[in-house]
Amino acid sequence: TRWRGGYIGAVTRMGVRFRGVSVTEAIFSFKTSILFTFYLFQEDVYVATTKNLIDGVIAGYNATVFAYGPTGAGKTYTMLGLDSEPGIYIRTLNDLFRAIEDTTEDLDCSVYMSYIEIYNEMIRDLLNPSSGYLELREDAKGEIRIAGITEFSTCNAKEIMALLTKGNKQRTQESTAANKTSSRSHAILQVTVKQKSRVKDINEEVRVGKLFMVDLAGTERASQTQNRGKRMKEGAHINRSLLALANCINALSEKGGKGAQFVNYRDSKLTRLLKDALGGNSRTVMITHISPASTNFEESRNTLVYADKAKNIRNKVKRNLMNVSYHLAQYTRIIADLRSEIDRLRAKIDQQSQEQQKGEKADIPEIQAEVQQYSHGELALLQEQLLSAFREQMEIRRSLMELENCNMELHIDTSRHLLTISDWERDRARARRGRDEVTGEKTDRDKEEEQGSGPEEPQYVTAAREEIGPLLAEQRKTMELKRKLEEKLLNMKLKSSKIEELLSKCISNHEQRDILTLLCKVHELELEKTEIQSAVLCKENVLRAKDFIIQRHEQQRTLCDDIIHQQKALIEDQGLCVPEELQELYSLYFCELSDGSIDQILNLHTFTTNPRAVSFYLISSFLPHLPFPLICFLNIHFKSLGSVRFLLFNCTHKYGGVRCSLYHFILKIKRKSITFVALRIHLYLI
Ligand SMILES: Nc1ncnc2c1ncn2[C@@H]1O[C@H](COP(=O)(O)OP(=O)(O)OP(=O)(O)O)[C@@H](O)[C@H]1O
Repeated sequence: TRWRGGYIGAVTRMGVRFRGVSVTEAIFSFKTSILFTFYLFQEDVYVATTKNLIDGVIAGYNATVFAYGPTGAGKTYTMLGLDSEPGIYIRTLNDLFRAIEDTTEDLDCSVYMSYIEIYNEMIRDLLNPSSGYLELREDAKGEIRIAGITEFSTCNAKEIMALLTKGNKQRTQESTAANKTSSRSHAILQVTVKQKSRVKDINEEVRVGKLFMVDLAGTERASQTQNRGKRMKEGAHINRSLLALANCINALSEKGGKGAQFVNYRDSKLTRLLKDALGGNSRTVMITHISPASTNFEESRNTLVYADKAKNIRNKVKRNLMNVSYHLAQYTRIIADLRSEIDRLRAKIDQQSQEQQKGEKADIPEIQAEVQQYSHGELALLQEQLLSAFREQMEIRRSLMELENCNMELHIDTSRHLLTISDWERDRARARRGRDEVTGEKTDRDKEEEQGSGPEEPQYVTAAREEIGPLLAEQRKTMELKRKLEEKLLNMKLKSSKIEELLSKCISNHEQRDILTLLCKVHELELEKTEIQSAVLCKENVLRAKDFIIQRHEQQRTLCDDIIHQQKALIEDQGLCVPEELQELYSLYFCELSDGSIDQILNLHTFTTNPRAVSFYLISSFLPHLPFPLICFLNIHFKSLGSVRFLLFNCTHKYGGVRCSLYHFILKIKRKSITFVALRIHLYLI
């Protein structure tokens, strides 16, 4: 994804010339993306730059919009705007909430907002100014986070607007000679949209889309702003961070060309925070502002140079999907682990029973001595500790599974890149050998290639080489995390056995047996749950494989259709005589095509994962076109009872007159996070 951008300036009424060049000419000497003029409405600027990022954010992509340019050129006006002409912030938030409301997917959605400013290289929370200056931290995944930042979770646009207004009041603005309301800081508004399936199961999909909207402070020349003292110091900080930003843009724009440039994000907090937006996983729009005044010619030119370079930056966007696709082998391991634990607990319970039987034969004073003075409260506490230790173990086991999955994905990505490189190298070597065979000797080109100065490597190969390093680093990181988790799991197991030991010393055999039985039950339930998840996964895999086969067949069928049509046309054109048998086959083929029954069967398969689509399909297309009595069985797993009702209501309601019976067997297992509804529909249409 290339960066997109627009230039804003009052070029239409400019006739000013500087060093023989007019501002208009200067702008058009760059490959302009979109050019806006001073007189353009805020809505137009918003639509052309930002509006189409919203769907992406909802789908789980990151996006960034930032306003760049010299002081007084209109950045704050574009981003924040006026009450009568609101800017990008408000328009985006409005549309974002509207889009969330309109979404038909069965997802729980939450929106979080944070708003900060970077003033004199210090980070201030504009929504919670009393929290003082905040620090930047790098988390285990290498992502930059602001420690202690306030993230407001809101569910309506009005609330978020109120927060925005509150934050804006806190922003540092001062009057300078260049701008009466000059922003002395960079302001970053971050909106995170998090969506997850309403029903928790192993296919639970969590989408996280982040949108950054940045109003940068403007580059300033002391002579122009006539700043002194505090204002001058602010200006120096602003210029320094903007220089760091410009350096990053420089390095990133050259990265796509020859040799990988080092991109130094660490030079300022601004670039560290915008690392992803600048050269990572984000769809980025840069809105460049320039001033029409001839006195600002040099700044306008510089600004345009950076904007032009920025257009060469290519970011790699990927959807932030956390699809919990557990592996069967991992389930098997957990199941085996739980089974052995259950066996151990059962053996212990048997041993307790035997000891109790022996004890019953013993004297009553001995039994009394065995039972320690343990109060009910303390006993319950120990019991709770034991259970929570077990729960924690299960959490760690699941985290380990996720890490393993993540590691596998990284491994696959690395292999893919290695394959790209080796493919290219093999093709290059083959081409060289081909040339050698033709000429019988080494050409200058071959010699150059051998010395490493041959034809330029394609960009995708260079990109693959660059990706391998970070991927390996990431793999090392996940391995380290895994090691720590395994250590933690071991410690948890030790902790549990210590509690068990303590229990056996403190309480009677009878009570011990009760607790062990309870523990056993918990393990059994967990085992059952894991087995169900594993079975569902198995089924999913089979379905996915079938989908793939169907897709391949579908492609093959399209190809065959094409061939048949072309052959038929050829036969007709040439007036060839067709054998009777073939003619019959043609009739059968065209008859199936015209009644659409094959498409219906294919569609039926595709739709079975989406209840709303099933019902829509049944209502709108399938039923009225049925040419013959049909009994149709659909086995569908629905994510909620609501969707089942939706389907039943629509089918029975709309087709009350048709003999259409729906039998449904609803099986609802609600144990912790598993809820699934199985529905069987029998349609009898005569
Ligand atoms: N397109 C426009 N239409 C009307 N007024 C504008 C427009 N662009 C800018 N202005 C006005 O020009 C003045 C300076 O604009 P603004 O404060 O947005 O500049 P800036 O680039 O953010 O400056 P700084 O970097 O110093 O913060 C403001 O009073 C603003 O309202």
